[in-house]
Amino acid sequence: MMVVKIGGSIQKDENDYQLIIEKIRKYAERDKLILVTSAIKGVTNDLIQVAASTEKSVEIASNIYDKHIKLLGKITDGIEFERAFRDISKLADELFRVAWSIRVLGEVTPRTRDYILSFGERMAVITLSSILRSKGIKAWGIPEPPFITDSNFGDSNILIQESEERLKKLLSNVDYNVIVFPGFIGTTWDGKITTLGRGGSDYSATSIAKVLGINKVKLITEVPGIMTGDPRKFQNAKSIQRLSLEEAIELAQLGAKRLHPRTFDPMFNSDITVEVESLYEDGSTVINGECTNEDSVKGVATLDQLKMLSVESTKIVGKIGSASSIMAEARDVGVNLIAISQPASETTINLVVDGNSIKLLTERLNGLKESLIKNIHVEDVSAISVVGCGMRKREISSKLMGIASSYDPIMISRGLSKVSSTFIVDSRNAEELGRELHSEVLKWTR
Ligand SMILES: Nc1ncnc2c1ncn2[C@@H]1O[C@H](COP(=O)(O)OP(=O)(O)O)[C@@H](O)[C@H]1O
Ligand SMILES: N[C@@H](CC(=O)OP(=O)(O)O)C(=O)O
Repeated sequence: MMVVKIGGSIQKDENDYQLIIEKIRKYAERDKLILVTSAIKGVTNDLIQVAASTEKSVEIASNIYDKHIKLLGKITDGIEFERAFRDISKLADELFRVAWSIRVLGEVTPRTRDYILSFGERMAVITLSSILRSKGIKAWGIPEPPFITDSNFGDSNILIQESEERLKKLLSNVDYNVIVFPGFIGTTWDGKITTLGRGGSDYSATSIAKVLGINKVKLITEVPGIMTGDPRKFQNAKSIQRLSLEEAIELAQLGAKRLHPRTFDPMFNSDITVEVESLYEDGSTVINGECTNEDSVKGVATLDQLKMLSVESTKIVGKIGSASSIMAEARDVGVNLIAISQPASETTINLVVDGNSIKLLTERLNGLKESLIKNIHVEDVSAISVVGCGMRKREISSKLMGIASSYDPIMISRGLSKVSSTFIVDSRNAEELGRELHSEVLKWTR
């Protein structure tokens, strides 16, 4: 058996579905397939707008409905079209009702937001399975959320063991070669729909493999695998042929290929191999195993639009617990700390956070000005990371560190098993440093 995830980026139009049909037909000749689908391109972003509850919400919901029906009308016909039309219309009706009620109430809870976002993947299951069936592939769609998750709405965690019974029950009595599940969504124990966070279908695919003991996962997307850098930023970016699990985890965490950060977690203590490949061209990345001696550096990833908040004070010097008091403020307002540093003099603590969180955190820390903090500075920064097992080798890491040092990095830190180094720099230097590091990485890539 094989799990195949069909990304939203490759579900735009009839041409895309034509290629998907060919690929799935080819794979289905060899294996029984579990497909995991994302919402069709742009739909999750549209649903986010529906959930924003503006006067356009209902109109956007209606466009989402049209998009699916038009697509089905172009590719399917007869009974397949009628059945999919009926099922999509039923879901759309439910979506319109929620869109109306949040307009009336003027409030959207995290739970309602997840419920709204789930319509993208649920509609995609109906659309994709119907398209495959209409082209003679014995496919069956199961739009129900396949997992039990915790109740951290918007960023929930899949509970692998608890999901086994649910998945097996959904699959029992389904005698089809190709089964289509929605990515990105789950439910809590008591049936409330949750979402896993942006890019969550990748995480769904590896989790289904883990739960069902399947060792082959393919993530089909628009680019030929995970690349040495974001192809929109680096025109000379190349596909990375192989990544160890640690390297893949670091890259996902740093946003490469917009992978969900927990995509590769289910691969721990398993024999799962993941392959990321393109729908349109040759080239792929295989992810499995550990670092080897031959491994070099693999890629560069950039996180932009970050802010660094520097807390300065002599009152924090040698005062046990002062760093934890400052960080507790971030925890209490729900702000994630992306990078942290403190010099040995202990006079400054630097916290790097997402740009959207800075106001909240600064306001909160201003409250400690009398007791603990003297000054607070805020700077625009970026995090540029180099990833690869080769970063453990002195001759490689010294080259890359040398390049970064000429950009006056504010922080340098190493990631999981020392397979990455991150440089926090003034955001004005980010593009140039990224380009230089990427060129150096390409020299080490065969
Ligand atoms: N290192 C990288 N390798 C490949 N793609 C990357 C990388 N960094 C950023 N990207 C971007 O990620 C996009 C693919 O992610 P996404 O649109 O979420 O695909 P999908 O919908 O198939 O999951 C690519 O189009 C590319 O622009
Ligand atoms: N539709 C969700 C989940 C997902 O994984 O999508 P994609 O495969 O297009 O990245 C999102 O946009 O976040």
